[in-house]
Amino acid sequence: MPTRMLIVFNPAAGARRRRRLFAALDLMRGIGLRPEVADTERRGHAAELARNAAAAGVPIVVAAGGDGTIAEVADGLAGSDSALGVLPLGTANVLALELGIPRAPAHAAAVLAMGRTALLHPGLARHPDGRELLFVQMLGAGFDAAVVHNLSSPLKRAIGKGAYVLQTLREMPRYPFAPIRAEIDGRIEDAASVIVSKGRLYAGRFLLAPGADPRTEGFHVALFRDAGVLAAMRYGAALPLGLLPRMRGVEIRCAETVRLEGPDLPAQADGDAAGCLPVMIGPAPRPMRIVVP
Ligand SMILES: Nc1ncnc2c1ncn2[C@@H]1O[C@H](COP(=O)(O)OP(=O)(O)OP(=O)(O)O)[C@@H](O)[C@H]1O
Repeated sequence: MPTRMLIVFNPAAGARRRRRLFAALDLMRGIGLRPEVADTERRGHAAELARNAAAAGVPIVVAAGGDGTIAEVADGLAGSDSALGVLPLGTANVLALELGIPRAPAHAAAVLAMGRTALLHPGLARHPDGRELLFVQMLGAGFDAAVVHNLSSPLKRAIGKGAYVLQTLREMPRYPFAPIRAEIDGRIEDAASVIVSKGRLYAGRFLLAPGADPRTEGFHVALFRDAGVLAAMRYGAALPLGLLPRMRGVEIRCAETVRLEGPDLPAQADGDAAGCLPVMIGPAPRPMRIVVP
């Protein structure tokens, strides 16, 4: 059983999250673990806390939050020997669903206490100005990124996943649906929206890329060929039914590297705004270890 552990907790979503954190801590303390807890104070702080913990040799650093917090902690741990742990307290928790990490705090804590790890292969997005962004689940460009860019945090706190549905309906009439040029391992493709995915799932437990697995190298690239409000509505309706990967107008390609270009179009990574296109996507320099059931 590991002895040292830091839990990086994102308190931004309020009191309910902290209660869930306490439930996990109760279980850990009950079996003799004494994890330290550090609250994040701002966006980007989780990466700093994780980087310092890795430099101090803490063997497991836990992201207690959603996919955005996980991506930040993973970024802070990149290149170190510290393993990433996950306490799923977010809105969608896609990576936890992907890897079978339980949502119930006591169960997730038991997984962390066992300390079994697997290899995780994050992606790395590079902007032309040299900015780099690590992601663990997906990078989207186009319509879904516009939804993420314009989503209000208070609305997300108030109604959770419903905020994405509402924002999707708001974006439909105003999003320009300008074409995206995707260079997938050197081959050019055009699409209205693109999701470069490490995992099978999207927006919760919905199937996007059946063959993908964040524990393996490479990406699955979902190309949404059709532009416009009607197409966006068809894609939106197919997603919860699990029909998206097989639907007309959706194609999925395997890739090692992807370059996305488009006229000032937004990008999102692991559910948080990630600037605008162009962006170059490839593997992170080193895989990392993640605690799994
Ligand atoms: N103290 C803070 N105040 C404001 N924002 C923060 C703070 N700490 C972290 N954040 C930001 O909040 C963002 C979203 O948080 P997180 O991913 O944990 O939850 P979520 O978005 O509800 O979950 P999911 O990604 O699963 O939908 C993170 O990307 C992070 O940058």
